[in-house]
Amino acid sequence: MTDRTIRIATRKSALALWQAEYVQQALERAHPGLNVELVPMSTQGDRILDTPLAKIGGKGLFIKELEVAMLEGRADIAVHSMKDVPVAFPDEFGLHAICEREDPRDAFVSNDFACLNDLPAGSVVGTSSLRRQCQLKAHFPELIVKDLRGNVNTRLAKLDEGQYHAIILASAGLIRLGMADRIRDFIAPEDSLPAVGQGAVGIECRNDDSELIELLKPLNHHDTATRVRAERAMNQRLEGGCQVPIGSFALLEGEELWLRGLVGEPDGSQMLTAERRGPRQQAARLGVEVAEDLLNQGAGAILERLYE
Ligand SMILES: NCc1[nH]cc(CCC(=O)O)c1CC(=O)O
Repeated sequence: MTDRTIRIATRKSALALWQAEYVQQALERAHPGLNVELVPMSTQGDRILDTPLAKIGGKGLFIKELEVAMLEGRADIAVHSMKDVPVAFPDEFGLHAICEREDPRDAFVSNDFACLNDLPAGSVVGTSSLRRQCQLKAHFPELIVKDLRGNVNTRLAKLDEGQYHAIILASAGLIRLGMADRIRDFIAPEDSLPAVGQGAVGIECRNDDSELIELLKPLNHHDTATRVRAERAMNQRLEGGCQVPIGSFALLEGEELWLRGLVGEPDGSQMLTAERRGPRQQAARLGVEVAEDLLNQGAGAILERLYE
């Protein structure tokens, strides 16, 4: 078994490479003697940088080419930020390990201000996520939200050039890239409910590769997997597609799982929230219940308007 080489298909962004190397090291630690190599590739999502993601096909763009590489036998596994993995999954593939979650909160990054509350009216805040935009506009209507694309380094450069007074990024990305010192404030989930799976790294491979699936098992972090299962079940019930203002965030308190969900209008004019607590064994059911609560409040109409 250990004379096999495991090839990890990865995007070439700094964060993707960090995550792929993290999985490479974890696999080598779990299976001494196993050889693990990276296969870096650029995807359509990485190449088209000048168009808002929602307009060009959304999250799936970052993943399809990695799956093609696995189908063609050029790679064995793909490593993803769980946040970027659509809930609808091709039949040939499965997520066979979810690694321990990094800080899931959104980060407030600014050179001049300490937190959202300190921003004067009219300040320009950069984010490309409709989820962050919706919550910012709902909680801080006096701020101006401006689109912000690119990988983490590009976004920070745009802030430093003065195009924004502050930007919102995922804490996890900054921490993993050694830039935790750029985080001025961790935004509380009450102010910015994180995205489904934010901060968690997942490992995808073909469902017919049972030897590989066995090798991935020690990399699975059960608490993280449980939380992400609840969050993704909510998204699936909502049929939450690529770029929609949906937040979903689960916490474990002992054996009890606490799931909060949010669906809103991108302009912040509506923001629906729901939450449930229950035993961790019912993670998926909690997700469905929170989704149905949101649908009963009118989430369906909001989402349908967005998909039009
Ligand atoms: N949407 C892009 C993306 N996908 C994953 C991360 C890093 C954090 C994570 O692993 O969830 C980011 C950057 C960001 O949102 O600021």
